[in-house]
Amino acid sequence: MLRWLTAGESHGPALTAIVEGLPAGVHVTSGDIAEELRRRRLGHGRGARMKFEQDKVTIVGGVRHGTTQGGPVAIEVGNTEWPKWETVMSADPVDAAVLEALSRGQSGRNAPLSQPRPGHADLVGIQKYGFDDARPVLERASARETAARVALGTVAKAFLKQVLGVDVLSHVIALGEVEAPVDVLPEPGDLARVDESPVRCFDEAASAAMVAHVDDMKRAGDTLGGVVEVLAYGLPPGLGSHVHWDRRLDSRLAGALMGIQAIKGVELGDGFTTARRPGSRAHDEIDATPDGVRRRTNRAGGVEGGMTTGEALRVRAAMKPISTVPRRLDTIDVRTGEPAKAINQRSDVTAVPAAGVVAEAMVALVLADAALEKFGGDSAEETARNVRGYLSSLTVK
Ligand SMILES: Cc1cc2nc3c(=O)[nH]c(=O)nc-3n(C[C@H](O)[C@H](O)[C@H](O)COP(=O)(O)O)c2cc1C
Ligand SMILES: C=C(O[C@@H]1CC(C(=O)O)=C[C@@H](OP(=O)(O)O)[C@H]1O)C(=O)O
Repeated sequence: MLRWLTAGESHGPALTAIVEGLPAGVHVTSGDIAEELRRRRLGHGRGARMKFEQDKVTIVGGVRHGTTQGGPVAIEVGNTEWPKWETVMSADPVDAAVLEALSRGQSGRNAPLSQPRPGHADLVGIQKYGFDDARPVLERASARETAARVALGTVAKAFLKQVLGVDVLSHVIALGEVEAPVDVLPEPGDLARVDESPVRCFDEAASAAMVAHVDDMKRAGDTLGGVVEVLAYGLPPGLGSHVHWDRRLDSRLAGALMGIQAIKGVELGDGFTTARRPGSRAHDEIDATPDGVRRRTNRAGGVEGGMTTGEALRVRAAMKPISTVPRRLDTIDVRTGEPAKAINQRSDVTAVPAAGVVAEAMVALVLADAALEKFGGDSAEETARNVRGYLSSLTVK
């Protein structure tokens, strides 16, 4: 079983991430994690913060000389903006007069945020936790935290690749109203090409149209959401289970993807489209081929009965538009109850390309967990041996 946790605030000193349950012998370095974090920062439409802030990765436990040791892997992602926030976000008490000065000062960094943004966690967080300022809510609600998930996902991806030969990638299939054709899906060797697109879209024409759409929205002071698709190639049949709701792989994938900030919908394979088709065009007919049993199509997205089928996994996540809308939506001031305009200091126009990289990480963690549940193993070699034994003893190949 794999367990993972993250801690840390958007403007705190660092994010901390821990994953427990991986076997010894998985190769991973801080350089690998830094590269995945770099991919997460890409994307046309990201705001100013992505340019001046850097992710500083330190592996602080569980890895020695580039190889996991079997203990929890702990990763710190340092926030290079911390010196500016050291007083406002200090863990230790700070003199009230100093904080007061920072509320009024030129930066206004400690000014109370009392005009909650529609669509963000601000208002309900203020209500639920009894605050009168959105700062303590937005610091943890912020998707800055997804850097920690991507760090963990790097380790899960390394395990999946090295032990099962599984590749996990993603691409953007809709950005606002621009949709990309999905008849040709990127394969593992195409990931660099996807990442070269400013919006991480595999189709060149759609990519250009998406860039233009983002630029239009930026000019209009508006924001955009979209849809990403995560693909995993090389999975064995039988990860997950049909026997109980919380062991179903589709249920676990949906939960993990919905757990990403701003994700509002998840579908496996053709999902909602399948619901509108007759059964004769909804399912994947089965053939015996020289390469073994194959589905003729992959409408199901590689999961049937809550288990991987052995076909490519295809899972989509829909992201709502960024809620810090520069046009400033109507809200109230929670201190006075009077109508107000929502806070807007800066924000992304869209973060759909980055959300794809985060979604890869979440899918990789779920798949690694399901693989360890099925195959066990204290060393990567033991897990690999168990995978080989299972595949060679399949009753139907
Ligand atoms: C990678 C990424 C970047 C985001 N950037 C911003 C941003 O700059 N401004 C903003 O208001 N929301 C941003 N969001 C979305 C908020 O985190 C999200 O809307 C908020 O947590 C409320 O969403 P929820 O209702 O799903 O929790 C981003 C989300 C992701 C995944
Ligand atoms: C910092 C990151 O994303 C942030 C996520 C975010 C939000 O509200 O979710 C709001 C923005 O932060 P700020 O309001 O401080 O500019 C983004 O920059 C990151 O992804 O590393």
